[in-house]
Amino acid sequence: MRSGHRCVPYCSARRCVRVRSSDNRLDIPLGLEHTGTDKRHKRGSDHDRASNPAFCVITVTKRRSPISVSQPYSSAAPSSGPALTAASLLEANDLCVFRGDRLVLDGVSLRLNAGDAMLLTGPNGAGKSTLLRVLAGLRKPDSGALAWQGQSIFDDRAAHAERVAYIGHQDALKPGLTVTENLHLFARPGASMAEALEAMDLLPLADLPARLLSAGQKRRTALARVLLAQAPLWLLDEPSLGLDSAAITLLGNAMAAHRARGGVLIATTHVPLPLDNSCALDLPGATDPRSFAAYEGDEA
Ligand SMILES: Nc1ncnc2c1ncn2[C@@H]1O[C@H](COP(=O)(O)OP(=O)(O)OP(=O)(O)O)[C@@H](O)[C@H]1O
Repeated sequence: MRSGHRCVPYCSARRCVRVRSSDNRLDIPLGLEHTGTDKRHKRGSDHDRASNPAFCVITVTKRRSPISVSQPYSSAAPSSGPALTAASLLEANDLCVFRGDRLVLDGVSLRLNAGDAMLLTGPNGAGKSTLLRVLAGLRKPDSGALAWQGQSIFDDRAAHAERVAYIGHQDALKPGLTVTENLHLFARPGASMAEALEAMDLLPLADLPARLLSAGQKRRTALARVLLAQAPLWLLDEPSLGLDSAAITLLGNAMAAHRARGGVLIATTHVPLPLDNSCALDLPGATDPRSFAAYEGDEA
């Protein structure tokens, strides 16, 4: 049975997450403000930053003291710029998330501007999907702040849902509906069904019930749904799952077009994705063996 209180590790083991950018376009693309008791390890060393400005080291330290909930992010000054052009569209600060009794995300921070892309990597169970769900507003972090253009997303979750296009591991299609009917459920005003179908090479399959699609065809349909959402923030959990090489090229084109329009995207992946000028956040895997009890009581 899960204990009633969050079990905070007292281990002082330090885990490092390396963050890199393939070019210098991002100004400190990602960072981690460690707010635990050990202040010595904050972002990268001076040497790291001086020797390579596009590369910083962020440090994740297991905490020795209980995590306190941060001040609401909305206290920051809201951006007055137009949507998709203001700096730091998406900003996460010191996010911590427990799954069961395990601290899966410990002090993750990131900052993405219009046109930026981030690859989220790490071993199975590292917390990539968990982080995406938090960024999508589907799960509240146990502590930390998350803001869009300086405004906490938790001030207005409905507004955040409007700006997010999220796909998880499941394609979540209604099997009895055709491809087009499935897509209509998510199309926002102004979105072009024909363009979305064409972008994912779905025109020949448009009238086929989803239950007859192959795994890769279902994934392409789920990606077309992302296009139709007309959302500035794409959160893609292993978007290339099941795709053949032609479809991966289409995915690359779609992601590039989204960024060219000023959109932001974060994708988890275990394989290389066609994504130029992206930064990467490599989450460390778990090192602590757990009993089954540590998983209980957390089904979100
Ligand atoms: N419903 C749940 N209840 C408790 N723990 C969970 C639950 N779902 C996931 N976890 C745990 O949370 C941790 C992070 O899972 P998550 O799915 O975020 O990892 P991931 O990095 O996306 O993994 P993968 O590469 O396999 O997709 C794992 O250790 C997992 O055991």
